[in-house]
Amino acid sequence: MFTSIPIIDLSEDTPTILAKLRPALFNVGFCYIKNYGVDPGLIQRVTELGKQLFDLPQTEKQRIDMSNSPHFLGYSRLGDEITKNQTDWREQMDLATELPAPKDDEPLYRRLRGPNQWPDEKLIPGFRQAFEAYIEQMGPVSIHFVSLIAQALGLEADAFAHLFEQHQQHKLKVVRYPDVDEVKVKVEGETKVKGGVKKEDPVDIDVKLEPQESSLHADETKVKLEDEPVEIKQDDDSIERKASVKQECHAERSIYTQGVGPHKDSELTSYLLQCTPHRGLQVLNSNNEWIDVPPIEGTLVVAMGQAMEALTRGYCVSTTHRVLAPEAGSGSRFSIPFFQGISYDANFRDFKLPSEVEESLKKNKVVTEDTGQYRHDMFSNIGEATFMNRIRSHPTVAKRWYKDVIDVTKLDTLPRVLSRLSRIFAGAEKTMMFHNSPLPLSFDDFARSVLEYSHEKVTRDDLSQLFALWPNLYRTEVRRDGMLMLSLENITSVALTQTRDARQKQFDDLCWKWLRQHPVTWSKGPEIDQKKQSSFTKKRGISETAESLRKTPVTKQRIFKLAKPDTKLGGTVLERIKARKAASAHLNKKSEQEEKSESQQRFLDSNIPRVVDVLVGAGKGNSTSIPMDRAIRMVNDSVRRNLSEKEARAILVRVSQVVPSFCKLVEVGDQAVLRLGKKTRGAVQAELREFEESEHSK
Ligand SMILES: O=C(O)CCC(=O)C(=O)O
Ligand SMILES: [Fe+2]
Repeated sequence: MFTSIPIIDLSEDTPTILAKLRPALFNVGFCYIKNYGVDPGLIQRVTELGKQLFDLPQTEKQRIDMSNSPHFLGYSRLGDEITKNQTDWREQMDLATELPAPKDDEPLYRRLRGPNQWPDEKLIPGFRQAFEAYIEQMGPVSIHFVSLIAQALGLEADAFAHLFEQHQQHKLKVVRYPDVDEVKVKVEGETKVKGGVKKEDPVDIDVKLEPQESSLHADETKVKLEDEPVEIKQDDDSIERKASVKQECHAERSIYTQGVGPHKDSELTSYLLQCTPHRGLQVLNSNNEWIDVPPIEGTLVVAMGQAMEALTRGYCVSTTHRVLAPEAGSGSRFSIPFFQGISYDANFRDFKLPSEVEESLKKNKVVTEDTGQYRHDMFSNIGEATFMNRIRSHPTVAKRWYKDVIDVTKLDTLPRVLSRLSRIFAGAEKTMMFHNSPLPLSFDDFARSVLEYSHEKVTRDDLSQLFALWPNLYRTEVRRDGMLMLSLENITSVALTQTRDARQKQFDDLCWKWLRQHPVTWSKGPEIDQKKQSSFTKKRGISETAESLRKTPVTKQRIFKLAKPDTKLGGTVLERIKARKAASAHLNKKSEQEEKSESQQRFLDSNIPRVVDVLVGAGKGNSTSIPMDRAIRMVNDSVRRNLSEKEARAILVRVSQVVPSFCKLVEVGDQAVLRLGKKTRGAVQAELREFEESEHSK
């Protein structure tokens, strides 16, 4: 667990650098770099011009608002970022390597590339030139740095080179964080004039406070800022529950002080230039403590993004960080983060790590599942994933530029459903391989194994949906005893190993195809829709034309309803129909586990009246406390069985829920005690009856 951020001097010799880099990558996910080779004069210039940008009149900044750009580039107003009703107090400008807009027939995700919106040269002379030069110099710095990462991992220096394209788009933001006083004046000032008295306030707070998804940088995924406690995976695989980030933020600070909420960057690596001496940037360590990353003259702060974590299967950690708004009266904090780009057509699946690294990962590290769009996702293509992510986080751009192809209001749930199915699919494939299918497998065994491999609990409904997406996925069969069997007929495990990636890719394609056609997510659309679909179809080698896809739309209902296992049993048509029916009946049956917990509940409920009766007798109408061991003996006497302590306690818990005014389970010191209230037998029985009636009427 780290408590400070290491500094790496890039002018040192490579072995020294690598020795410092390894622990920084593995344990921290952050480091400072110095002597990274960008002209200090240029750094001075971007710092000055970056600050001046925000002094431009609001109308000029609004002229280059991000919503004007189909490429998600441009200015975002103060407070435009909101995550679960919590506002990030920063205004910013998204810039990228200047590239021409793609042609109309290129895949949609290429629209992420395109020209910047520059502020008026007359108002801020030299801005464009300086930032273009900075991006141009930072590109090679980032590519050199990942070559060091490659070497630190024991790979060839150019191991990541295939991820970059000739005209690689890198991104950058210029950010201003106003201090707490300024935010308060803006928010409270606006609140006072609400009601339409004053219209020309420079900041449109009504828009700002609308709850919407975060519009963080390009591909960042924000940590949830919900009220639930945060679950943190520990090294020993246990889950630690901490106070929610929101609770924590609120406890520590007021709502005006979130510069940017906790998040991970999503690209390969990012390079942050802190332009003012403010404290603000903080990184979360595994002890759930926020560690300050103060500005250090002549350095950049490097963060590992989620793409890097996914590629290196967790060797390089992508660490949660946040920025606190500057303290009241301390003025604005400025920063310029640079986000290294990678080719949108890159595919992560082929990336190999040295076997020693894989081994050490197995031994030393629990790889988190939280690598956003890159890991286990349904998209094998980074561009598609990034595009969908951008669409989700910038609804204003989506509504303006992509409303003919995408129903932005529905974007959230569906990709998540498919992404989960994709994980289940990956688990299922490993299961089949492990079980050396054609060996048949019961559904319960299958589900257990998928859970182990994918951490997803697979239900019969999920399986139905897999079959709906891919009807011939596995051979399914119902045995005489009603057990559902799955197998991969005629495919040996060796063949399966060879084709597993291809099968995953095929499954991803099916998901993506389905998502595109899905009327909820993708509007049926006029002309333009067909054009896009056909270019996608061509690109991804899907044989159906847009027209035929359109004729057979797969609706959500269809996927949930029509899903049927493919029994392929041979025999007469009638026999096959019967087998199919049996298979789908089986799919709808409750699992062993569900049955078990229901019967357990029935057992508990059936014994409640007897236990209550005995307890009423023991209390004799007075309030009294009964130690737990005696209470357990009483339960056993009343049900005339020798229950385990756990079962007896479960009955007592249930009793305390059914007649709460009479019976409570409390802790006295470290002893559990049953506390009985002063109640007559009649009153307790009336409460019991009331409960039973309410249960029946459910
Ligand atoms: O401004 C900063 O110091 C950090 C910004 C950041 O983390 C981001 O934009 O991703
Ligand atoms: Fe960040």
